[in-house]
Amino acid sequence: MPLNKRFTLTQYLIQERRRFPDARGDFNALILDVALACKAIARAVAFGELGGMLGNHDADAGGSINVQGETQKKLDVISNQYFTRMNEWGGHLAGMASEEMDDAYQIPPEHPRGKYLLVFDPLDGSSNIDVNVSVGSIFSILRAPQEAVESGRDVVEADFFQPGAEQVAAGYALYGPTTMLVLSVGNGVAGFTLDPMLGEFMLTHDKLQVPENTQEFAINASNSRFWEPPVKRYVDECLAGKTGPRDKDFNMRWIASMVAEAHRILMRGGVFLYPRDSKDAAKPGRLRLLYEANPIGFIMEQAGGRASTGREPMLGVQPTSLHQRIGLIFGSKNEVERIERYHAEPARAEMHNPLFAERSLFRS
Ligand SMILES: O=P(O)(O)OC[C@H]1O[C@](O)(COP(=O)(O)O)[C@@H](O)[C@@H]1O
Ligand SMILES: [Mg+2]
Ligand SMILES: [Mg+2]
Repeated sequence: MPLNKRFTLTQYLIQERRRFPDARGDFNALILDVALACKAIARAVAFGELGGMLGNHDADAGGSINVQGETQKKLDVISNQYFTRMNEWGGHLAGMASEEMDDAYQIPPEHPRGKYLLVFDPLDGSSNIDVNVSVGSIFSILRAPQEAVESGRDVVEADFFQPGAEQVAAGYALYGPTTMLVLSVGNGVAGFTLDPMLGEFMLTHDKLQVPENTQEFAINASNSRFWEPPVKRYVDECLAGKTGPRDKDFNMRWIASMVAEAHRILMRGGVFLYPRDSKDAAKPGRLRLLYEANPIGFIMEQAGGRASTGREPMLGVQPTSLHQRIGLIFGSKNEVERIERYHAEPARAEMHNPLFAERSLFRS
């Protein structure tokens, strides 16, 4: 294989931080710790059954359920441990929060505390682990409140309740045919491919941009009877293709690993919907605001795409709980804006052309 000199993740970070002459290096060190956790998870994922990595978490044969009420996979638990262990000692963090931990995670007293908060979904797409389909990790970095940093107090949940626009950085790792790290430090989006021989993330995709238009959508259609009228209208129009008001045919995908869908959309455009629905009154959406919707929303917006609840920009939502769920729509800008317009015109959506409704696959 020809040796192709490229920027490593470290070199990229050093160059980015030159924009902040006062930076002390904590931020770069934190991102490198996160990247190390992702490399460790990539190895664990790659060993699969050979490493005894498949199946549900044992917890002394009783299994275990996370705060979401979901059965934890072995790899959910292992990935969470990699994230906490790689990041708790560096002195960059005031605390962490994760999909797999009920409460905020305190930096152990033997380690120094820092000024950032790390929030993560250690393994996204868990249902795909056992069938060898791409999974990933998603992370978001926030600033800890000044007073918490100065006093060195334990973090509390409310410290994490910051709108997505406040994120200092966000990204994801994708454990697919290649392992990639996609990162935004607030200055566009860059993609790094893990060189398995060197063990380094190399810059392979600089200044990523989501195409503004698309003919590809992703939604779990088995939930169609629970969708709200604007979502039904949008999907019906996509399905009608050339014969409907959109006047063009659409393609559909559903991987059930949001991180993999986000990556596809970043590479070639598209729109992803896991909208608010009426399936379970206690859950106003499937995905989680702090460690799924916000970081992916940040990446999308930094790449010229858009992320929304359908009713408001995702990055403007004020969080109220650590594991809050929310309807999430993201991807190609013009398509997300169209879906937002449909939400803003409920009356029209209800009216739904009757002839068209006759042909609707997903009519309620
Ligand atoms: O099974 P469904 O309802 O299609 O849900 C799939 C969604 O659930 C998720 O797997 C949720 O993430 P976790 O695996 O981290 O719980 C998303 O990645 C994916 O989009
Ligand atoms: Mg997830
Ligand atoms: Mg997860």
